[in-house]
Amino acid sequence: MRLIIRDDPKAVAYYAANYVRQRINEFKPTRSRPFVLGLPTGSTPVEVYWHLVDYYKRGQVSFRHVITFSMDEYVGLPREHPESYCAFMRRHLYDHINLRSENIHMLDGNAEDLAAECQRYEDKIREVGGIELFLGGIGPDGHIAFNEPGSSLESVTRVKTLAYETVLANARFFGGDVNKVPKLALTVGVGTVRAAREVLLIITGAHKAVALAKCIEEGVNHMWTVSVVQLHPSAMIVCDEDATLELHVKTVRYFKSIEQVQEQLIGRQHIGLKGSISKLASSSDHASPRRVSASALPPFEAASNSEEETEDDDGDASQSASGDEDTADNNNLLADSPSDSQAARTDDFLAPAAPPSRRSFRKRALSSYESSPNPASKLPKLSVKSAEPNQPTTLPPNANDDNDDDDDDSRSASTGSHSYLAATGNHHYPRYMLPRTSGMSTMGEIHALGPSPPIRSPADSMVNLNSYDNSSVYPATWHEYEDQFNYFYNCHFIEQDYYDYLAGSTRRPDNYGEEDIANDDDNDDYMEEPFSDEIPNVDVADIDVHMGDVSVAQPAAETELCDASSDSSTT
Ligand SMILES: N[C@@H]1[C@@H](O)[C@H](O)[C@@H](COP(=O)(O)O)O[C@@H]1O
Repeated sequence: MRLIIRDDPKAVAYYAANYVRQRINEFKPTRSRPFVLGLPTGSTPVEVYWHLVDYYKRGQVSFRHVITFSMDEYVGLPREHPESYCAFMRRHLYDHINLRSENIHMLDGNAEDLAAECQRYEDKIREVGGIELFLGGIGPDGHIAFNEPGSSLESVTRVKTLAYETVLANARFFGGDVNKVPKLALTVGVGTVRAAREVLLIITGAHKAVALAKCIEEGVNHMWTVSVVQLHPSAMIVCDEDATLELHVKTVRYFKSIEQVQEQLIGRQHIGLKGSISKLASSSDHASPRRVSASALPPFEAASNSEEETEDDDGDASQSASGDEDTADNNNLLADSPSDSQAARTDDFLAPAAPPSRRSFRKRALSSYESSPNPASKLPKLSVKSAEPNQPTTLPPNANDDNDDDDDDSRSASTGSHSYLAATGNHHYPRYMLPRTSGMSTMGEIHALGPSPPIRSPADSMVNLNSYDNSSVYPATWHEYEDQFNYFYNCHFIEQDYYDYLAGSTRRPDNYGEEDIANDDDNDDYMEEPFSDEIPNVDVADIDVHMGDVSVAQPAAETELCDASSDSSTT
């Protein structure tokens, strides 16, 4: 399985759309040998479709010999209803490209005989030779198409009863009213997806982080039907940073390193579109001077350069894409760079974006938080106390001990009239997303909060226990779930800044980072970033890429010019 991690949903959509375009072009479909494409609905693929429409309008791809199969459809919802998947697909894709109407296949959720309709669909897929590429999304419960938890991993197209979580998630398309969401759907089966020759999944957002972790780091399980891709010989997941929040740090680093190591060892000209490797790079591959882009830097160390390098990347990237004869696309359809700045890097999967530094990631999270229409202050269920700077605050020893098991529910450290959430037993949220006052525990006592904090009030990340009602934090609606999730998520980042801020006003133990933090699994993140605002200055010429036994020094010529980009693969 390949896992491609990109900064945000925009970059994910761009990567996926580009991939689909190039697969179609590489396939060179004809009437007698059409390209058969499975397609999802949901909000995640919308931008992918916009790109595909754009490519079509620019003459960069043709759907004339493409056959499509939509994944699913609600039962009983009129086709013309704006939220029917039929209307969705027409609105976002089918009405804007040159697909022949006879090549468009959608399930009929109003068929008289639903079972017969499902059988017809399976027969049709078989008749056209099977699905070449199945593009898919997932629900927060890890369902693929509408294959809810518990679906057979061998299932084929059939009627499914939707899980409550799915109904809740999809209520956003029905004015937030769960009662308006159909409770039954027709869906291709897990087995139908598996039978496709290739599966490409797009997964974005922190609310899908658990599902992604289940899919990648745990076993194949019918409760997380997306995990079946582990059994697929040609599966790729493209996700954003938010979706990786529940993955182990080492998992994320490994998959990111694949792209970089392959770039160094193999070179993109030897990597096929689907990740196949023809041979290793030879010295002649580096004959012409190449500029090293930020993507060649090891994860997290690009911090100091990332901002300055973006401009260079943009400038040169399109040049290199258009000048590269070895790209998978022989039809000269790659050259145009898209209009927005993210996409302007050039074809993303040929020139992957630099992994973001934690610092820039945090900065982005903070700024998106600040501009969010649902800032924490508007949350109905949790009250946030304002700061009382300069007030000495002493927490009892271990009150915030992050090494604790969380089962010791909601121990609080009382400070005057305030009880701050010191540890919590609220398992509804991943522990590291809860407001962390834990930065203090490693230092024992906190002597002063100091003057006004840099970003926002330190106590913004502390929840007042006086009004903390455990029962009320369970979200009643999907929107509320998202609000709360974002709130906790952002607190995590806010607290990191507070962490930095504290460093200036408290004494750091000499052994800081060696004992307390090093023993705390959950603190991997912080071990990497000790109390320092200094960003390491990385000299690209000195970078070695290390992976297992492999250690490859950057060839000298590489430091001068050129993009570094490749697809990554692992099976
Ligand atoms: N049946 C669809 C799925 O095919 C889709 O993957 C999922 C995710 O939707 P979104 O992309 O909006 O999160 O929504 C629905 O449940």
